[in-house]
Amino acid sequence: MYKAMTIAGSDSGGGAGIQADLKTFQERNVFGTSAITALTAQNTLGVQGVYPQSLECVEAQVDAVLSDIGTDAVKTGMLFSASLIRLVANKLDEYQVNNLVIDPVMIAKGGAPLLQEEAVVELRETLLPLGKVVTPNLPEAGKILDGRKIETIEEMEQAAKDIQAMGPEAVVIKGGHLGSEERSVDVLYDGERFFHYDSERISTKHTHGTGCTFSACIAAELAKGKNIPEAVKIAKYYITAAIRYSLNVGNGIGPTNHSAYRLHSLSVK
Ligand SMILES: Nc1ncnc2c1ncn2[C@@H]1O[C@H](COP(=O)(O)OP(=O)(O)O)[C@@H](O)[C@H]1O
Ligand SMILES: Cc1ncc(COP(=O)(O)O)c(N)n1
Repeated sequence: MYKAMTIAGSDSGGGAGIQADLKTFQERNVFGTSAITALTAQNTLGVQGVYPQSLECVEAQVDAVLSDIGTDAVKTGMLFSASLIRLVANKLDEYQVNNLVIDPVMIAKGGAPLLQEEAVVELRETLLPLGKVVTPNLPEAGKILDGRKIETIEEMEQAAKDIQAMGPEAVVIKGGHLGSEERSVDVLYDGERFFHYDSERISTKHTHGTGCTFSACIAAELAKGKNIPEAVKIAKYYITAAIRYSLNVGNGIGPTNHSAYRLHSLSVK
């Protein structure tokens, strides 16, 4: 059984964070483990509270999992503070994790901050160089690049190249926030080539947890031995199905449907 670990925040509403990651791991047939960096009181309407865990607590969870079960890949999500980023980077180094997917989570869809402003420098300098794949959305890529505006596919390509130069092996810039185009395009740069992953843009407000789900799927596929372009291709297919059949639960922005591709007999190659 291949294994994947998520180091991220808990979303009590079940659509994003650790909950989305573990559902994705299960659906992609890898054994999922977790270390929770912060609890959030959260639902489809927004984030009502953020409760970061102590460094000691997060370290104990990572040690418990990696000293016994081990893992074939790790994804990181909400890390909240510079000190948690430093701790996680040290642990990933200590256990020589090489299939690392970094989702540089910064702000929840409703606008609540999930990363402290001053931690962006730590993210850029300490964590990004360890990544196999980094998956920023447009605002996150802009923040990593000191406030740059990214509004076209060409600007996404340049941003991917510039973030890749900060040390990770590959970067996928996600295009979910790209204007009102008819397509939703993600751009991967692997240090040599660009790849475009194109899907129809689905008209729905229920997109809570899309980024978490996408990066967890990439981690699951890397854990199984897929290469980076293949893993991203599968993740794009998986998230598109999950958004197409997203769930109208709660009164706000509902979650994606992690079983969509299976329940609707779509196949992920
Ligand atoms: N309305 C949509 N229709 C189709 N795909 C979408 C839509 N919104 C987002 N996606 C896809 O979902 C994934 C996550 O993208 P994005 O929303 O940019 O990330 P985040 O959740 O981190 O803000 C990407 O693969 C993106 O192309
Ligand atoms: C605990 C936690 N982690 C991450 C997100 C981001 O969600 P999204 O994938 O929609 O950007 C979230 N809302 N809550």
